[in-house]
Amino acid sequence: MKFAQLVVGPAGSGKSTYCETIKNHCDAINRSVHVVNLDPAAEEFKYPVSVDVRDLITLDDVMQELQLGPNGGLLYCMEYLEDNLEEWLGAELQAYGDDDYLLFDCPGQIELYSHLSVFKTFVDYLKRDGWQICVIYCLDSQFTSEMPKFIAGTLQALSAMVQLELPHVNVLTKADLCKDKQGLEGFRFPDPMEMRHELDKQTGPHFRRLNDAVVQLLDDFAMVTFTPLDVNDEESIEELLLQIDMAIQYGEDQEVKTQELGDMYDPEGDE
Ligand SMILES: Nc1nc2c(ncn2[C@@H]2O[C@H](COP(=O)(O)OP(=O)(O)OP(=O)(O)O)[C@@H](O)[C@H]2O)c(=O)[nH]1
Ligand SMILES: [Mg+2]
Repeated sequence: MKFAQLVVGPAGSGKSTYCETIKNHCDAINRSVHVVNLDPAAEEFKYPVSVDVRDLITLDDVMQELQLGPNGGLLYCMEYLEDNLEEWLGAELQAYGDDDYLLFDCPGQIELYSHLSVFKTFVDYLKRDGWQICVIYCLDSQFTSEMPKFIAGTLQALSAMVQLELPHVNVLTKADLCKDKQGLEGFRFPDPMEMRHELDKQTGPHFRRLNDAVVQLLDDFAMVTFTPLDVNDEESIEELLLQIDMAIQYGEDQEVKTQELGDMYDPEGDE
């Protein structure tokens, strides 16, 4: 079995820093992890890049040659990657086999994870190729400072979850910048009643029914759980990595882990 984390989330949410953090942590504990850059617009990295989409195509070249803006250019790059999945990425990934563990550092355009086909195609390809994948959805902790903002971020995470149909871990990044550490902990299992109350306080009365419906939706999907990550705190990194390892059944004690994953979330379950 081969293992991978697909690190996604809005622009600037801390995806590349997350990859750097996990890579450094794993190096320190002698655990082998490789990072794949899937962002054709990336400029520099603070971690060694094992496979780089910029060897296939770069945003700069596309913008120059096709006279496209940054967003159109990025979408062109990703469609180009989609068309060359087997030929290019497949060949690059040949170097990895049993028990290898990859982190895919992805671009920050959220439409890639909600309604465009490239990541769906990519994920289906990886699954067929024998990879166990977990989506890591990075959301800036600052999103928790206002409930409407948090809900918007959560709905984006939900659309990625529905589109990609994979084990999914939401991460509140940049916890070191957050003054209210205790408050952040409260987002691990937010109380739907409290979310609705906060939303109602910050929106006009004519939003009540919508607020109700949105919170109900999030509650039904049982996925409004967020794990804070403080990159300066080894314990925080360790705990998050363990949660992800359990979600993709990485490790020796497979039986116990399957049991715990089943308890967490079953996308094909009845509820
Ligand atoms: N203090 C602090 N800053 C962070 C953390 N994570 C990211 N940042 C900062 O936030 C900015 C964006 O971080 P990146 O890791 O590049 O975010 P990204 O999601 O990869 O961004 P794009 O690839 O452009 O979408 C940078 O200035 C980082 O230094 C964190 O955990 N703590
Ligand atoms: Mg990045």
